[in-house]
Formats: sequence, C-alpha cells, structure tokens
Amino acid sequence: FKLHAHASPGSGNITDLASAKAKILLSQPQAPGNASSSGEKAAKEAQRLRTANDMQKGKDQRLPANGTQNETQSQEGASSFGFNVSKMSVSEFWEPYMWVVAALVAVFAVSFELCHRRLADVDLTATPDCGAEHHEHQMLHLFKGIVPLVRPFYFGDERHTAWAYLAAISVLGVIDLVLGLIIMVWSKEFWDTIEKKNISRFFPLILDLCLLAFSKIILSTYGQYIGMMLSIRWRRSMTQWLLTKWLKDKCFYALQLDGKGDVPDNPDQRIQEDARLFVEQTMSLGTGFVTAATHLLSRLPMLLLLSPSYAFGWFYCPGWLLYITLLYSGVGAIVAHFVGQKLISINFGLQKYEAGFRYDIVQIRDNAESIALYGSEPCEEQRLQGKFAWIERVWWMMMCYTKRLGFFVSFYYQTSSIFPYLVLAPNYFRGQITLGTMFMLFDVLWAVKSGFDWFLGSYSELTGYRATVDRLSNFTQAMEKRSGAKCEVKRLPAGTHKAAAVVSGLNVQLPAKVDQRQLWRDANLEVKPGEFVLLSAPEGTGKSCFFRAMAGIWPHASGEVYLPAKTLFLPQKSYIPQGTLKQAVAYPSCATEFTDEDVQAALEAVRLTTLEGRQLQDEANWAMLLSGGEQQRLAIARVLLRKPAALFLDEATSALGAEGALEVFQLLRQPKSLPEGSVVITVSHDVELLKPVHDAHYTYDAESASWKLE
Ligand SMILES: Nc1ncnc2c1ncn2[C@@H]1O[C@H](COP(=O)(O)OP(=O)(O)OP(=O)(O)O)[C@@H](O)[C@H]1O
Repeated sequence: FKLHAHASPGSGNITDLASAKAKILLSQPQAPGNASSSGEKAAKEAQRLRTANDMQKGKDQRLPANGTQNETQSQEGASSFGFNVSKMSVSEFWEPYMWVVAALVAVFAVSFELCHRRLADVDLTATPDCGAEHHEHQMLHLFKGIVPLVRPFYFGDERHTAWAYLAAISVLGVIDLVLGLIIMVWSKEFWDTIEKKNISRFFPLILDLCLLAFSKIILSTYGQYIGMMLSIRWRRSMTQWLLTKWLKDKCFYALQLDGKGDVPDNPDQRIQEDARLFVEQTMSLGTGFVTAATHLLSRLPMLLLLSPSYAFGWFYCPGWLLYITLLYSGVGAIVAHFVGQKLISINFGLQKYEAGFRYDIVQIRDNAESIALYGSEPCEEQRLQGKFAWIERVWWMMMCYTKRLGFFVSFYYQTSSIFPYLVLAPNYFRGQITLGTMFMLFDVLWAVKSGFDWFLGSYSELTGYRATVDRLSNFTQAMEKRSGAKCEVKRLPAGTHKAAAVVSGLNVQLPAKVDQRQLWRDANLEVKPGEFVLLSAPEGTGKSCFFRAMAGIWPHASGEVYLPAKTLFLPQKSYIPQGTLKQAVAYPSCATEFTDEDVQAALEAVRLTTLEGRQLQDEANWAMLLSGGEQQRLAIARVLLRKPAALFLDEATSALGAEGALEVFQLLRQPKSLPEGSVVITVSHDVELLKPVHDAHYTYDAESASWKLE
C-alpha cells in the first residue's frame, strides 16, 4: 500500500519496520549495569519480546492444531528439505558461496562485454553524426533555454488558465503532503497500539486509515486528471505558438532554402513530437522536482531538530546529518553527470535519425506513383534499411552509455540503502539516540536524501529532455533569425508608377552556402496596363528565381518591384490540398469566400470535363485523381475566382496541349475573366506557340544577365 511509503525508511513497508525493530531488540545483549536509560529501555523491551516469543512457542507446543498448525507444518517442511530457515545465517551458509557467485557474475560480465557487440548485426565501427546543431552539455547549462519555451503559455494570453491549473494541482499536492505527514503520525500510533495490544484503539485507527486512503485516492486521481487537462491546454498553446512562428513571414520556406549545415531539420517533428515531449517531460520532471523539494523542505526542520549533536558520536557538529547527506548526494549528482552527459547528444542524434527515417517513408507515400512506375521498390527498401541502420547504431551507443550510467546509479542506490544505518549506527551504539529516534531519523533522512537525489534519479530522463529542449530552442531561434532577415527587394507603394508592374535593378543570387552564382544583374522589366508579356530563357538561367524575388520570398535578392496589391503567382505544379472539391478550387482562399455558383462557373469555364457530375462537397485526394493538365486547368479556375490584377504564370500551361494552352490565354483575355487593365506575365519554353497570344516577348541576355526585349 503506497501510503506506507511515508511510514518507513528504505523499504517503505510498515511490517518491515516492525520486524526490523523486533529483530534489533531481540539481538540486544542484556543491558550492562551502567547502560544509559535508553539501553535499559531497549533491554527491557527485548526481554518482553523474548518472553512473548517464548510464550508463543509454548502456545504452539500446546496447540499444534488450529491456527498454528500450518506454521508448524511449514517449519517442518523447511526442515525436511535439509534446511532450517529460522536457523540460517549468512556467515555459515552463504559466505563460502558468495565468492563463487561474485566470480561467476564477473566472468559473465567480461565474456558478455567481449562478445555482445557481435549480436548487433550492424556495422558499429561507423560513428553516427549526431548533428551539427547546437546542444548544451555543461551541468550548469542543463536547464538553459527552458524559460523562453515556457513563457508563451505561462506569461502569454492564456496565463490565467495556466496559473489556475497550476494552482489547483499545487493545492492538491499540499493536501497530499499534509496527509502524508498525518499518515506518519498514524503509523507511529498504530504500532504503539499493536505493541500495547490495545484492541479498543485498533479499529478506530483502521477506520482513520480508510478515511485517509479514501481522501488520497480521490485527490491523486483528480490530481492526475487536472494534470492531463493542463497538459493538453499547454500543448495546444505551444503548437499554436510554433505554427504561427513557422508560417509567419514565409519562414517555413526560408528555412527550407538554407537546408544545409546547422539549420534545424524536420520542422514537422519539432512541432508535433518535440512540443508534445516538451510538455509531458516538463510536467513529469517538474512534478518530480516539486514533490522532492516539498518532501525535502517538510522533513528538513525535523532532520535538524532530531539530528544528534555529535557527528558519528564523535565530535560536536550540530546539523551534521544534513551536511553529510548533501555532500553524499552532491557527489553522486556530479559523478552521474560526468558518466552520463554523452547521452544528451546521443538522444539528440537519435531523435534526428528517427525523424529523418520517418520523413523518408513519407516521401515514398508522396511519390508512390513515380516509385511504382519506376519499379524502384528494391532501391527504396535498401535506402530505408540503410537509414534504419543509423538508428540502430545510435541506439547501440545509447545502450552503452545507459549501461555505464546504470552501473553508477545502481551502485549509488545500493550504497544509499545502507547510508542511514552507517551514519547513525555510531550514535546509537554510543547511546546518544534511542532506537525510536533512530527509526524516525531513518525515515526523515530517507525523505531528505530522496529530495537531494532527484537530479541523479532523473538524470536519464533529463538527458532526453535536454535534447528536446535543444531541438525546440534551435528551431525557435532559427525562425526568429529568419523573420528578422528581411528580403532586400523593396516593394514600391501603389501609385508610384503608371505601368501595371515594374521591376527595377533586380539582382538575384544563389544562397552563398550552396553556390556564389549571380543569376540576375540589374534586371529591369516594365509591363503596361492590360499587357500580356512572354518571358523565355534557357533552362536553369533563373526564371523561377526571378519570380520568387519579385514575390519577395527569395532572400538573396535586391532591387525594386512595383506590383498591384492583387497579384497571383501560379507555379508549374500547383498545390492542391486534400478535402472538398470546392476547397481545392477556392485555394488559396477559404471555401466559404465563394458561392457554389461561382466555383461551378469557374470549373465550367476551364472545361474540366472529368469533374462533371462531381459535387462541390465531394472529398478526395485531387492531386492524385487529376492528371497534370487537369491540375493546371484547376489552377486557372482559381485565377477566374480570385481575379488578380497581375498574374504570373511559371510554365503554368506546360502540361496542356497546344490547343489547351491557347484556349487558356483566350479565356484570360475575355473581358469578364480578369479585371480591366490586368497584366499577365508568362514564363514558357513554348515561344512559337505562345508568342502570338502575348503583346511583348523578352529573352535572356547572357552577357548582362538581364531581360532583353525581342
Ligand atoms: N533553393 C535553391 N537552392 C540552391 N539553388 C537553387 C535553388 N533553387 C534553384 N536553384 C538553382 O538556381 C538556378 C536557377 O533555377 P530556376 O529554377 O530559377 O531556373 P529556371 O530558369 O526556372 O529553370 P527551368 O526553365 O528549368 O524551370 C538553377 O541552377 C538551380 O539549380
């Protein structure tokens, strides 16, 4: 029963405490004449228990039947196997074998260490790259970066809700703590009652325990439930915060452009998994820390009050028990950090490889058709297995370091269990403390030490937490850096030019990390109202980058651009979200912005015959369902709905046949299709076909790296 954990040291079991107490009393020698009063008391207690024991034995002999029969039989049974358990002693029976057992264990450990890596079935000589991203290692920096991640929820718009939940959990925690203290007092009275055979007090005490247990059950269940409520609110707030940052100022695109080196990978994993892990781990570690701290604080005064004045019964040092506990736990924590700190980067690397592996699987799903047509399944399987092998390697690294940490933590806890006995035994044997005080001190010492040991006990979890905090911190910092770095292409305000669209002195480079090449140098372009302009250049010259720079999403560009407010850029392959047909056509606006009639009319105008008979509310993966040409027709339907004043088409009719492409331009030239004076700027390799349906044609001048009017 968990309640008993508060009542006894070490084992957390009331019966252990009683039996230990009885054993110590029985093993006491007769108190010498000059023994202290506590020694005499103990001797008397032992004598009383001995008598009770003898009486019980006599009773057993007189009454072999009834209740004691089974006990007698079981004792006989134990003897019949040649063992008399009650007479077994470590020195007589086990000591000779302990050396053998220890030697066998050592042989097992050495042989296991020598050969276990062969079972890995993967090449462990290759060292995994745990990422160039920054992650904290130093002990003092273990909690760095947590506050900026916690702040948006606890000090943002939802702060009242956040603190209300925290307050509720804290109140329940305090009540639980008080109940724990009451149970400590209860257990003392209970065992005194048992000892005095006070039957009249026994049942009221049992009733008290039932009431205490009832309160604890209710409080702990609701405490957990409110914790889960807080967890989902916090996660929602954090996800919202990360999504807003990521989508703001086209950050998601800018981060992808610099997709090399220390740029955070897999934003999907950071927003979904890392945010969830951060909330869960913060709550679990935070609860553990607060519990340890409150138990520590509640027991600390008792430790100082009960602590004997003489350290080890030898020299005067008030409060020495506290110092020695602090020293012991402090040394343990520092050693644990040095043994296990490598786990931080290993956890970091593992999360990185897991995310990469998942992304590769998603890529197969996204490119299912190509892979199926190529028949490249064996290649994909090999690639994925290769990726998984890296996960295995990092996992093996983690196993090795977890084993090292495990050795130390086991050693620490094994020695910890005898720590209270070792430090208090001298005082007890010198008669400076009574047995009762010693048992109470065990309890208090155990609680205080558990508080100090929170760091060491949670170290393994902390290394995973550190990796999560680093991944999220790097992600948020990278987003903040990107949103601060503005595109240097200046967008001129409305009314600056008589022309409908103007590009002046545009310079476009490739990212410095990738390539130093300058794609456009002082490029100019002027489009008069109502004009249709065709741009053509050999592939790879940078036409798409030119459009990106005009749209203000290419960060490595400078110059001036004048564009109407209502501008639409159509790439060769438009994104079609999964969902209703109406949403697919209305995109990038919301479906509710247009009437069904308007959407239907736009679909009819672009002659998407495949969709005839389909309801606008039908849901499907339209990108899979429609051919490349049909997808381009759907994109033109979007143009008819949005009616932009400037339309940029980057090979947006390339998948249509010659007839289809001409049909689209005829449609765009119709008076109702676009607002009056609208301009269309087309990038295409189909110069001969599209020249007649455009008013001007520009080609690429390789010498000046700019446009030249044909
Ligand atoms: N995100 C990027 N990072 C690095 N280099 C890029 C990036 N995007 C494009 N490039 C490079 O910039 C150059 C121009 O690319 P762009 O797509 O603008 O060419 P394009 O003229 O539109 O080609 P095409 O006619 O084949 O569509 C190419 O050499 C390409 O490799």
